[in-house]
Amino acid sequence: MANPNQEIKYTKLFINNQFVDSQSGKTFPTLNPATGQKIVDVAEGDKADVDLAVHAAKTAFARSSQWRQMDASARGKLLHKLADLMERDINVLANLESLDNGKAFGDSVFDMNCAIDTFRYYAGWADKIHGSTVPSDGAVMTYIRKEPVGVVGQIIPWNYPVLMLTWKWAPALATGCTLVLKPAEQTPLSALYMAALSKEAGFPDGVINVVNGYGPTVGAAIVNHAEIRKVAFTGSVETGRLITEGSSKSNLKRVSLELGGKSPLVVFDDFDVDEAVEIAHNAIFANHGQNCCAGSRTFVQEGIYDKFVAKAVEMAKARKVGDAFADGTQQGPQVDEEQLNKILGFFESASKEGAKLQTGGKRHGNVGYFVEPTVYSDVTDEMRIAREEIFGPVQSILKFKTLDEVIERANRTEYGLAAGVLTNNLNNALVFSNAVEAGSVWVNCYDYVMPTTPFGGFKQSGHGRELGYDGIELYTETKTVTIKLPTKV
Ligand SMILES: NC(=O)C1=CN([C@@H]2O[C@H](COP(=O)(O)OP(=O)(O)OC[C@H]3O[C@@H](n4cnc5c(N)ncnc54)[C@H](O)[C@@H]3O)[C@@H](O)[C@H]2O)C=CC1
Ligand SMILES: O=C(O)C(=O)C[C@H](O)[C@H](O)CO
Repeated sequence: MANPNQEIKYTKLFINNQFVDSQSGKTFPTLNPATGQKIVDVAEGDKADVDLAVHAAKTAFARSSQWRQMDASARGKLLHKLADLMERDINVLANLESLDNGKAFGDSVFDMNCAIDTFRYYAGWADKIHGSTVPSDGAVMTYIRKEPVGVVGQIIPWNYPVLMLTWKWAPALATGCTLVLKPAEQTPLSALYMAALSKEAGFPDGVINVVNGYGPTVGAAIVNHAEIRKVAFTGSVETGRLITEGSSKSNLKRVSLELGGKSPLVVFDDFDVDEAVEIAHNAIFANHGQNCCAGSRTFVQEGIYDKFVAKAVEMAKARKVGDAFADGTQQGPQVDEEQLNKILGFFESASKEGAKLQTGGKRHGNVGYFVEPTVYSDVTDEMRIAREEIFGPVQSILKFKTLDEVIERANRTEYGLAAGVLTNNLNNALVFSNAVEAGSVWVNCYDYVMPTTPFGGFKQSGHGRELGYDGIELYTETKTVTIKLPTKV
């Protein structure tokens, strides 16, 4: 069960199925965001460690290796075994997650179950990645093969540490790739525990490697490595740009990006206000607002606007902020001081730009990185809190009149990750869903993210899609083989 004193077993780098110190011997502290105090020091990798990890992954990817000789069905069984071990140790994983990230223990358990489901989903794909044969002109036979890309680099953020690791590992392993993952420097602990579980599950040496460290060192080394054939990234647009640049300047490695958002959630006046307030509340406040597809622009039709705002404020005021391990906690701290200060900066600009502060708008307490659940009304499209990704527990409520108007305003952004619409009117639901520029659209719900369906963004919210069969495509190359025959048969 919930245990803030969870034993921490793994703090080194994980290379070739061994936990090792970094070449430099350097370490860095991972902090408890609830207190700002060090939890433990972990090994700090650098380019030299990435080189060792890539060498291990490349060796594991050699044609004669145990991994490459393994049946696809056996890869599927390994992924199921890893999911079994996660189920066995779910409380340990959740404790590590809540300790390092700050999210409520219940949310960590929820994330682990989502991760387990995702591993099992991709376990099913391992021996079902089919090619095809194509009727071709002339005396030839043609077949199409899907082959693993090879050694892949994976860079993940701190907001859903195990879930983002899973979105990266599961399709890469199902397709037969080998990988080097860099966890976020804020939250390395659960990734290292997952590394230990992968060894216990039976993944061969070098298939999975985890190198802790910072973006400009370990991250950049992965992005620029000549023997990494693909990099998958989740995080900020700014870093997404650097990764794309690094790929183009190194070896044109494939790049998939899952970046930020400023997702609209549109509430029409024909929808039950109480239900709308609850869906909109969870859309922004879940995970402390540290969610790429958070519903961070709440558009409410004018007829119910005042009633909606009043109820939204009530709900925000009732949100329980506090210790991630205490029963009933709904919101813990933001992940670090940098994110806390970023959010406080938005409070300043919101006040200057004339947004009406209904509740919150300040730090919660003076220890750790806690933020008051905050609601602004009378927000206009031009305000920073309506344009930029805050990544915090901050609801911005805007007013609209018509369907056409709200479609245009919802699309007035360089982001395009997700959108939601709450209405009982089929026309509103379908016209908005098909017109909004977003990779995921939820109707009368929000943030239903399942392993079976693709997830990713339009415009500057990313490149490519994770989850579903799209996830398999990210980690495979397509090969066409044409064979000359003696006669046409
Ligand atoms: N889409 C999402 O789910 C996320 C979005 N963000 C957004 O980004 C903002 C800034 O947060 P950060 O933690 O600074 O995000 P970030 O994008 O810098 O960090 C995410 C990951 O990228 C790595 N990274 C950083 N610089 C790198 C580089 N030059 N090369 C390779 N990897 C690099 C980091 O070490 C971390 O593992 C947040 O306030 C939020 O708006 C942050 C985390 C997740
Ligand atoms: O925030 C992210 O990085 C995401 O990928 C989205 C989350 O996984 C999803 O919203 C969880 O429900």
